[in-house]
Amino acid sequence: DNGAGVATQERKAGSGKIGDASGRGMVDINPPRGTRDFFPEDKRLQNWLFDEFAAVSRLFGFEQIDFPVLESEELYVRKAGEEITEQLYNFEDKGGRRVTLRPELTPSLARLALQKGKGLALPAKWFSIGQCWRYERATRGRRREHYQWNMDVIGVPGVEAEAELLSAIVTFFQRLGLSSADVGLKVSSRKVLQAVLQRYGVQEASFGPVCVVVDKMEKIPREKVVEELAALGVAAEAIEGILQALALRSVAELEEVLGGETPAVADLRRLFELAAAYGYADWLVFDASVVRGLAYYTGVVFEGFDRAGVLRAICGGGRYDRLLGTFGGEDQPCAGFGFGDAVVVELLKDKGLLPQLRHEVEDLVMPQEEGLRDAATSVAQRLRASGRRVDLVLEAKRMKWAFKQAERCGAARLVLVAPEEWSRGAVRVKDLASREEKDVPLDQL
Ligand SMILES: OCc1cccc(Br)n1
Repeated sequence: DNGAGVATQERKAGSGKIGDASGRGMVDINPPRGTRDFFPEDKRLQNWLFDEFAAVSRLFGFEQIDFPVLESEELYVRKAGEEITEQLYNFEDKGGRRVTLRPELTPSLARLALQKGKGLALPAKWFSIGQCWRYERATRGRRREHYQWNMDVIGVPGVEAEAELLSAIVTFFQRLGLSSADVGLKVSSRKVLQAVLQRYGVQEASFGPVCVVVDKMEKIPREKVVEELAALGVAAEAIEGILQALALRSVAELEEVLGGETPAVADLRRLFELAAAYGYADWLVFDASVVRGLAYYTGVVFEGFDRAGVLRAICGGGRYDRLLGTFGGEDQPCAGFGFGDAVVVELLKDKGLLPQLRHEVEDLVMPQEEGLRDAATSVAQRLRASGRRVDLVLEAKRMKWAFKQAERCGAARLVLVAPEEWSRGAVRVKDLASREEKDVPLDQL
């Protein structure tokens, strides 16, 4: 799975090499390992998806930000054993700086918030769409890049921020034709784990690394999880307590075990109330085993999943109230999510919900003879000035070719600049749907 838009047929890795006139040797025409090319049909799908990302972000009053794909490596040195920081696409640049292709967007957002400092009007509601990278060992043959949509709220300590972000995700799914029967959102809070670790006296510094290990629960054998928790210095009874907490099946059970006034319980109760007010409660599923794999989450965490249970997580996010502080700045309460461009496309394909996106123009313009090329260019410009997309034929072609090209570019009309009509200030226009053909004066085009 090269993860490209489904319009992309699997391109055989083949040699993909072409001869090189200078005899320099062969040039590999395939994209670098783990990366994708987007041919027009692929890019139409990607643009459609990104336009939906941006449309939902704007519907919720979020503003777009952006930042370099290249970042200082220090932004991602978190020593919590996260896969994402162990697979940095990092290198030393020619100035001796340790840099990396970003593996995620949130630390860059944190940089921008810290640059603004007290000048940042709160709450800030920002969104971004950008390519993220990882260096997977070639053996696993997985993708090394994907595009992520992020929405983040800075400066709101209450779960109202998470409720708004979840509503944006639900709105996105609904716009694409997906319902709560197709996808759901698992919700929990890391404050559950925090309460358990405090109960067993596990030191604060282990919180991030413990979460990273627990996040692997569904992916590696339970014994391995126990082993890795023990290796972090977590006592056996604390490990037991953690595993029991992760198995709790409702907020009510959580309340029984942790007590009603526990922050985790209060947060989740309020979140489910808000979900009902928004009208998306049927999309939410409490799942205590959800912790997500990023070390910096501190509260509510959530992830989108396909109810058929076939695909990997569609999106994920949560509260991260300490990230800005870890960069040496003043902390701000933050919550956000990341939404990748690959899994959702696989889901849409499975559900038959991929849009049919064709290359289209309004007009194909062609001079009937080369002596009328200048005239044809003025006709094309007139049509473009009126907002019509024009494919102008750039070489001497026969009508047979023109009709074929009109099909390829999805033209609605073929506009022929011919001598007799042109002498009367008109052009010949063929409506390619009705096949009707007529002379049209220039000022009525
Ligand atoms: O979400 C993990 C991740 C990060 C960067 C690139 C890719 Br593909 N996947």
